[in-house]
Amino acid sequence: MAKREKGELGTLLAPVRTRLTVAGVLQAIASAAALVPYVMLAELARELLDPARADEGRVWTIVVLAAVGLLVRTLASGAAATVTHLADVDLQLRLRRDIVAKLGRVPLGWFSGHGSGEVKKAVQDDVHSLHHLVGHAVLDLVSAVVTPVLTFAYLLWVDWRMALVTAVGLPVYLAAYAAMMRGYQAKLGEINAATARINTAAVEFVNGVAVVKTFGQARRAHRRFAEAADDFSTMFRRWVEPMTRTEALAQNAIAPVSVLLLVLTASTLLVSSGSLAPVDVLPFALLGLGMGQPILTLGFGMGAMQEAREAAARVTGLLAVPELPPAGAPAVPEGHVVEFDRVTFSYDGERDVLREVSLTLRPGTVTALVGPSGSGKSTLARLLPRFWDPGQGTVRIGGVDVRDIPSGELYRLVGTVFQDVRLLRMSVRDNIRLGRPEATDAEVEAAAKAACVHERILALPGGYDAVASLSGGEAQRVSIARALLADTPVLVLDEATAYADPESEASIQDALSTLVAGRTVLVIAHRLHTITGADQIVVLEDGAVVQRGGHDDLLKEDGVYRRLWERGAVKEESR
Ligand SMILES: Nc1ncnc2c1ncn2[C@@H]1O[C@H](COP(=O)(O)OP(=O)(O)OP(=O)(O)O)[C@@H](O)[C@H]1O
Repeated sequence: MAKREKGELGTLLAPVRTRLTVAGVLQAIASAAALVPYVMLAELARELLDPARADEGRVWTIVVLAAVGLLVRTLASGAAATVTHLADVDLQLRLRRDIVAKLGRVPLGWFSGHGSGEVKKAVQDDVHSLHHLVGHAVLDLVSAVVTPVLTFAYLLWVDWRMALVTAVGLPVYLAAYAAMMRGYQAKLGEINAATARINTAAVEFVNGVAVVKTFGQARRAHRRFAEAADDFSTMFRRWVEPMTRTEALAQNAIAPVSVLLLVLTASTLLVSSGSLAPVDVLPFALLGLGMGQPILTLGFGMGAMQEAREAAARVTGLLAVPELPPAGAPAVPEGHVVEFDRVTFSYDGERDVLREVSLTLRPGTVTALVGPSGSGKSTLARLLPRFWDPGQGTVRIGGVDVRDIPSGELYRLVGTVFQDVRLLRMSVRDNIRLGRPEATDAEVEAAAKAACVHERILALPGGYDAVASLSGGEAQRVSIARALLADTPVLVLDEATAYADPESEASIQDALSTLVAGRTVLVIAHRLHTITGADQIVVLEDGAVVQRGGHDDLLKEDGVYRRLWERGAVKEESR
C-alpha cells in the first residue's frame, strides 16, 4: 500500500480505531475458541479409542470444554461483528456529515469544476465502499493470523512431522500472492487509464452521434471506440492470464482438498511404518483442512479492500479541498455601493484572467460588462458572491471587504441569475421561495407574474405545486422570479439567461426593468443593443478594463467597444 494511502486510511479510521481494536481482540478470542471443539474432538477420540485411558470424568470434561469453546466462539464473533458494524454505521454517518458540512464551506466556484455525479459518488458510494474495510477486513485479518498460527502450534505439539506436511501449502500461497501483488498498483493504474479511454470514446460516440452520422463519420468514430476496447482487452488479458494461473496455484496450495491429500499420504506412510498412532491422524484431518480457510477469505476480500482504499483516498481528497476562509472580522456594510479595487485573479496560479480591475457600481445604476469571449466577464461577476476570492485586491460592498461579510449575510445582499439555472426537485412554488422562505403565496405569484412565468406555471398539472421539469427558458424565468422575490439590494445577472428564449424577450425585458429598479446591478452583457441604456458600460479585454463610460461616449472612441458594435455581433462573438 502506498504510504500516502496508508496515511489517508489512518486519518479516516481514527474515530473508530479503539472500537476496531476491541473488535480485533474479540475476533482473536473467537478464532481461538473456534479451534477448541475440534481439538476436543480429537482428544475425545484419543480417550475413547484407547481402552486403557477411558475415564468417564475426563470424557465429560472434554465434552464440556468443547461446548464452552463453541459458546465462546459464537458470543465473541457475534460481539466482534456487532462492534465493527456499529463502528461502520457511525463512521459513515460522521463522514457524510463531514462531507456535507465541507461542501457548505468550499468556494461556490469549486462546484463548477466538479459535477453532481462526483459529489454524489463521494457522499454515497465512496462512503459506502468503506463498509468492507471497517465491517469485515479487520476481522478477516485477525482470523487469517490467529487461526493458522494456533492450529499449527497445536499440530506441532501432536506430531511435528505431520504438522510441517499440513502447513507446507502456506508458504507456497504467500509466495505466490506476493508475486501476484508485485507491480499490482502500477498495473491497476494502467487498467484504470484504459477504462477511462473506453469511457471517453463511448461518451464521445454517443454524445456526438448526430454530428458524426450527419457527416458520414460513423464508421470512423466507431473505430475509435473499438480500438479503445481492443486495447483494453489485450492489456487486461496480458495482465490477468498469468495472474489467474498464479492465483489458482496459490488457492490450490491451501485448499482443503490439497491438504487432505497431503495429510492422508503422509499419515499412511507414517502409520504403516509404525511411527504414528492411527488416532493421531485425526487432528490433522480435522484441523488441518480449515487452517487455510481464513487466509482464502482474506484473499477473496482483496478487491473490496482495494476499492475501499481508493474510496478512502477520494473522500480524504474531498475533505482536504481548501475552504473559503470564514469572515475574519465580521462587519456590517453601510449602503450598497460595490467596489472592485485592483482585483487580480487566476484560476491556476499561473495565468491571470483578471488584471488590476477597478470598478465602482452605485446603487440604482446598471453596469454592463462587455468584452470578447474569455475576457473575464463571468469571472469578475462571480467574485462578488464569492465563488472565488481574488488573488490580489479587494471586492467591497458598502465599504466592507466581502471576505468580512458572513456568508449568510452576503447571500442576503447579493442575488444572482446565472446561465446554469438549476431548479431543485421541489415544487415550483418552493423553488421560487428559496430566496425568501417566509414569502406568502401571493408574493410568490407576484414575482412569477413579474418574471412572465405565472401563466405557464398555472398551465402545469398541479400549478404552483407541480414538481415538473420546465424548459430551459421557463426555468430561467423561474430563476428570475426567485431573484425578484429574494429582493437583494445587489444583483448579478447574466444577460444571456434572460434572453435565451426569444419569444419572451420583450416581456422578460419588462421583468428585468422591475428587477433592476433601485438596486446595484451588474450585467454580463452578450448583446449590445440591450445595454445601450446602461448607466455604465465597462469593456474588458484579456482580463483588464480597456474602456468605460456611457454608450454614446464609448461609440465615439476608437476602441474595442466601437469595433464590437460595428460588427454588431457581440452576442455571437462573446458566447
Ligand atoms: N472554472 C474555470 N477554471 C479554469 N479556467 C477558467 C474557468 N472559468 C473560466 N476560465 C478561464 O478564464 C478566462 C475567462 O473566462 P470567463 O468565463 O470569465 O470569460 P467571459 O468573458 O465570461 O467569456 P464568455 O463570454 O465566453 O462567457 C477564460 O480564459 C477561461 O478559459
